[in-house]
Amino acid sequence: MALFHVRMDVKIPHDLDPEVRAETVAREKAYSQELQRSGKWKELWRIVGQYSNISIFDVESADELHELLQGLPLFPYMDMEVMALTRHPSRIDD
Ligand SMILES: O=C(O)C[C@H]1C=CC(=O)O1
Repeated sequence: MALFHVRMDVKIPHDLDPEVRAETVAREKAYSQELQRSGKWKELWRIVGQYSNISIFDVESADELHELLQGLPLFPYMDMEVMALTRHPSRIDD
């Protein structure tokens, strides 16, 4: 198991065809909801006031995360920042 904190900033070009935009956003939603159901996309939060999200992924490896992120329909239109997480030694839960 490997946990990753990911920030995604969505930057869809203003001149993208509205139909392509709507279809891509719909595919993105379906893809993300499938990964949420699988347990791999554990958290998904909107950053207030921005077309950005903060996500937590629970995957086998950085390679798996890379594959999942590259598969996002909006991947060509996003900037991403990825941070690998490890357990804090002061945590009290198991
Ligand atoms: O809207 C976003 O933040 C981008 C992306 C993440 C999940 C989803 O459905 O779209």
